[in-house]
Amino acid sequence: METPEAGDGAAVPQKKITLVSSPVRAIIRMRKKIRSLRNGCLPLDLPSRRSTDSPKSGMRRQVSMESSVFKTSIYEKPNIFKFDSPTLAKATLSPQLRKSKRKKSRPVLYPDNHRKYLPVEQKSKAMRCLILFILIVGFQILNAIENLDDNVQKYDLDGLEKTLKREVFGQRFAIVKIVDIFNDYLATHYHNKPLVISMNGPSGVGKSHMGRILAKHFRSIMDDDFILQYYVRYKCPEDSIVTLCQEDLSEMISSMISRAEMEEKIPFFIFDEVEAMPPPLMDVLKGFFQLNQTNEYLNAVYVLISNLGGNEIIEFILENSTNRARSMDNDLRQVVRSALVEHHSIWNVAEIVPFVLLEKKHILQCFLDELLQEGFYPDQENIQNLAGELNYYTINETKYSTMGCKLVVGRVNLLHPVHSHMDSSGPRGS
Ligand SMILES: Nc1ncnc2c1ncn2[C@@H]1O[C@H](COP(=O)(O)OP(=O)(O)OP(=O)(O)O)[C@@H](O)[C@H]1O
Repeated sequence: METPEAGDGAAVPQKKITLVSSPVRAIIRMRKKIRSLRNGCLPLDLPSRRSTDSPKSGMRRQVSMESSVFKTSIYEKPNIFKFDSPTLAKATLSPQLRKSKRKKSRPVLYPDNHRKYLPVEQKSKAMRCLILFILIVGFQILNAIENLDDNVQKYDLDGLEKTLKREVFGQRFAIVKIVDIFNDYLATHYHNKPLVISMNGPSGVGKSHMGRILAKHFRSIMDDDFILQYYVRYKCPEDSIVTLCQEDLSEMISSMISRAEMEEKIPFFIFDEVEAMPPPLMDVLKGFFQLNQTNEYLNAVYVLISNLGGNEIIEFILENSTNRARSMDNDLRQVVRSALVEHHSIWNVAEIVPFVLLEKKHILQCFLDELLQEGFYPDQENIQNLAGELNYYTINETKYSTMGCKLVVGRVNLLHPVHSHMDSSGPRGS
């Protein structure tokens, strides 16, 4: 039999129960009366409770009673049948409990003309616009980064770095610094200042050597027209008229910058032997390094090579030979800058790249390289002998060459048969 709880709140099942149970109820009522008459007990009537109860709860109580009567009559056979007389507390509490129970399980009834599910959330148009805007901005950022990469890629700075690491010995910090500077500057064609790099160091440590590699590299990428190598002692010797040198230099730089601007290129000016540059010529350069110029003058790279500051570098390295911390590089740069600024204010705007003393192991590399270039057999003993003939500063068993690799070319040249004949005591090549 279906209990009222099962269909609680639903109208249809209630109706069914009422129809099915009315004859049964009549039978049960009759049987109850007969029994009570037989036993002499009257069923407890609670008119007051019935009147307060809702018809539904009354019906439910009756059905439960009927089922218990059925059970009792079929399975148990009590001698005396008695209804439980409900206590007052039970009588007052039970309807409340039932009500709360019913409340919990009561389903929500929607009117027929309404949907029985939550309305689908409408996506706001503003949100869509915001997402679109974010996508556009993100795309533009990616595009800009890609453009920067494209700019740098055309200068093949990775290739340049590899070449420098292969051909310039013992100058790791200088190589990394120079490539970093180029990477930053060459990423875009529009600048707010020209790039000025100053390569300083003692004699024979590879400054001019690096300058030549840079010139060769950028010539291979750009037109020869946009690379100027200016050797001060050659272009403006001591006995020349400085004003003419000034005009000449100014004209060379200006015309190259104008041509480069038309082709959207960045011109490179490499000045070697700057220590020999007369101050009026330096003033001309200083004029080009200014920030308050038209745009094309801001798109240019100047490399100044000199042995100015070389003595300060030697001193610094010999004093700090055991300290190889990266911070030493910054300290050394500061030392060199203060020495250079005393010489001319042109170095105030320059990126300083110090070249350090070469150790004996680098001198051995220079000899090996030079012997191979000149077609000699690279005999290790011979190389050791050649390197042993040079002078070194010795600090804590580390030997620093006093003249770098400057004398290497000359020594290897002596190995050629012509020289061997002339000087039979010198080292012999194969
Ligand atoms: N670090 C180095 N690695 C490879 N070769 C080097 C290095 N330093 C010097 N050399 C060799 O020695 C020669 C002379 O060096 P370089 O002209 O570069 O010296 P420098 O530092 O410019 O000295 P200076 O200030 O006296 O001109 C170079 O042609 C090169 O063959």
